[in-house]
Amino acid sequence: MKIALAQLNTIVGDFAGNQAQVLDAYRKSVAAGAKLVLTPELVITGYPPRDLVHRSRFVPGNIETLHTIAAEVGEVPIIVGFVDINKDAGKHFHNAAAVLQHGKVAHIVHKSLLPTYDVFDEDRYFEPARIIAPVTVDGQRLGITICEDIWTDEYLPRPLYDVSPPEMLGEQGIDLLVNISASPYALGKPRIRERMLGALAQELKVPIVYCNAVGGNDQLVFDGNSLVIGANGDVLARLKAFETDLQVVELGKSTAATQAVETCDAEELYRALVLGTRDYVRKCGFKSCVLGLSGGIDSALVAVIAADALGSENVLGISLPTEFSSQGSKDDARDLAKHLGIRYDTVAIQPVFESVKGQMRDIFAGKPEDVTEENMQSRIRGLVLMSLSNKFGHLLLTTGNKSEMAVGYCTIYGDMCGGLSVISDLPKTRVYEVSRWINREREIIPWPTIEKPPSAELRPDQKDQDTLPEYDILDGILELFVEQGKSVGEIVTAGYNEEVVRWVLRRVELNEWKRHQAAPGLKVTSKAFGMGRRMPIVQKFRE
Ligand SMILES: Nc1ncnc2c1ncn2[C@@H]1O[C@H](COP(=O)(O)OP(=O)(O)OC[C@H]2O[C@@H]([n+]3cccc(C(=O)O)c3)[C@H](O)[C@@H]2O)[C@@H](O)[C@H]1O
Ligand SMILES: Nc1ncnc2c1ncn2[C@@H]1O[C@H](COP(=O)(O)OP(=O)(O)OP(=O)(O)O)[C@@H](O)[C@H]1O
Ligand SMILES: NC(=O)CC[C@H](N)C(=O)O
Repeated sequence: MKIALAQLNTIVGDFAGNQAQVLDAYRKSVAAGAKLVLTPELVITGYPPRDLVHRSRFVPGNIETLHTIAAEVGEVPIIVGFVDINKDAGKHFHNAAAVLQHGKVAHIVHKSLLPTYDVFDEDRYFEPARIIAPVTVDGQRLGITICEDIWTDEYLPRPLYDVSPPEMLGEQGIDLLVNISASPYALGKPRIRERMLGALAQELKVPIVYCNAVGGNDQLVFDGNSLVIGANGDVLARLKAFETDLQVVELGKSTAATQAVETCDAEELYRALVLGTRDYVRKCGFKSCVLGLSGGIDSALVAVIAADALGSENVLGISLPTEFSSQGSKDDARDLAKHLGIRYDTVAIQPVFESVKGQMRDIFAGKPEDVTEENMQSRIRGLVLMSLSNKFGHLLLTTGNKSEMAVGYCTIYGDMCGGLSVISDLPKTRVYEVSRWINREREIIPWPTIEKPPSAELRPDQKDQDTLPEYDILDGILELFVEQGKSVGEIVTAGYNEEVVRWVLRRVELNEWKRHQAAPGLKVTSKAFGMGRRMPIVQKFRE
């Protein structure tokens, strides 16, 4: 049996655009001889639609779109994700999959397991399936599942179910397990999915066809990597990572296992960030972006990602030096722009800085210069960069990394200005790793940018490590605390100094308010700040 997997990049709420993508993929699949076509979870609405489902015309509009697509479907069935209305007690909607065939909706299946943790909030909107049963399509018994339905407890911290949806379907007898997904990227997740689906196919002794979404939607980046798994657990086909793709795969005994393309962490992270940046900027209706180039590593990495995502002609890098900017940093910023072929300009902000300090001299009388004046420089940069955004319609990219966002080593309304926080889920040690990977064949990021000690250059001889622990220590503690949810005691037992651990955790807690005001950032780890980590700002819990 030939099955088509349409790994599509939808836009949330763009029913007409999403419908066009589905129908285009359907026609190509039929022309290629497919006997069944799969599309991702909630392909009609885009994922996640969030509170849009409560807009009165949203769910009816998605159902009208479903019927418009169905009218175009002939003999070859297609499985399409949509939001169904729940006519019984409970939440108003179901996260659903429809089998469309012969111009009609032939079957509807509802999602059973509704992820409500981290970035997922499905229990807020959807009622779980009441019936879990195979559907017969062209004589084949299909077990149709939706994303979370196939996730097993080995990979998820949630209570054990006696029998999982795939097991329930398996017990009733199926020829094929189908899963339509919108599974967002985190480092290492593509490999986790492969292992999980391989084990599930072996357990159920049926092939699995897994069709994932691709593309960025706000904080989330869907990585694609759709899979066809044989009943023996072998991977029979892999769709592209971080790109739209359409493959027609023959499910049969003769199909050989395929080898995974080896990618290192740095490459995987880089590709996720490029896709997330491109989709955020373009789906918001922008063509170009602007960012401040300090000669430091964070802005350098963001500039490389932006140039790759949008084309170098659509990136404007601005040097904004003050008296504290070293010649080396200014040279590095200029060299980076030259290597990337992006547009580059300089706005000297020293006169503005002096003017503001001059105007405030009387009010500040008797007060020594301190962090106030450091932040003033950062805020003047924010003013200039947002002015360029306003005048030319460039989206401002902000450049803070996860380590500094965690401990608040950044200026609110200063370097935190911007529409998208490109690397806010990338710890500083990963910023170095990805930057070195970028330079693997030739110097793109000037080597001094990578090799010099990090500095905000907001006062004479300032270094990040005057204020912060060494980055490998800071990032080690942050990973245990933020990503793995460990306690002070557990982090100390893992080998970190208690005083440093307490300082870091306190800074993370104290800076919750700052992150609440930060631009949305692209999630690339298992736990990012933002929609998937909801902490109170005002709180007195102390370990
Ligand atoms: N709970 C709360 N809710 C609302 N507001 C709260 C607050 N707690 C403090 N605040 C406010 O926050 C203000 C302090 O925050 P903010 O003005 O940001 O300043 P602050 O966090 O004190 O200082 C920023 C630090 O980041 C460093 N920096 C700046 C720029 C770039 C980089 C870099 O390396 O990338 C580093 C800079 O050298 C300095 O050490 C206070 O004046 C207070 O008004
Ligand atoms: N001299 C400058 N010219 C242009 N932009 C600057 C300058 N200094 C800082 N910025 C902007 O503010 C951001 C924060 O910079 P800062 O140097 O204070 O810290 P950082 O986190 O070490 O970043 P980077 O590694 O890019 O220097 C920079 O990434 C850059 O976008
Ligand atoms: N859309 C979903 O159900 C996603 C949940 C799932 N565990 C994933 O991340 O792949």
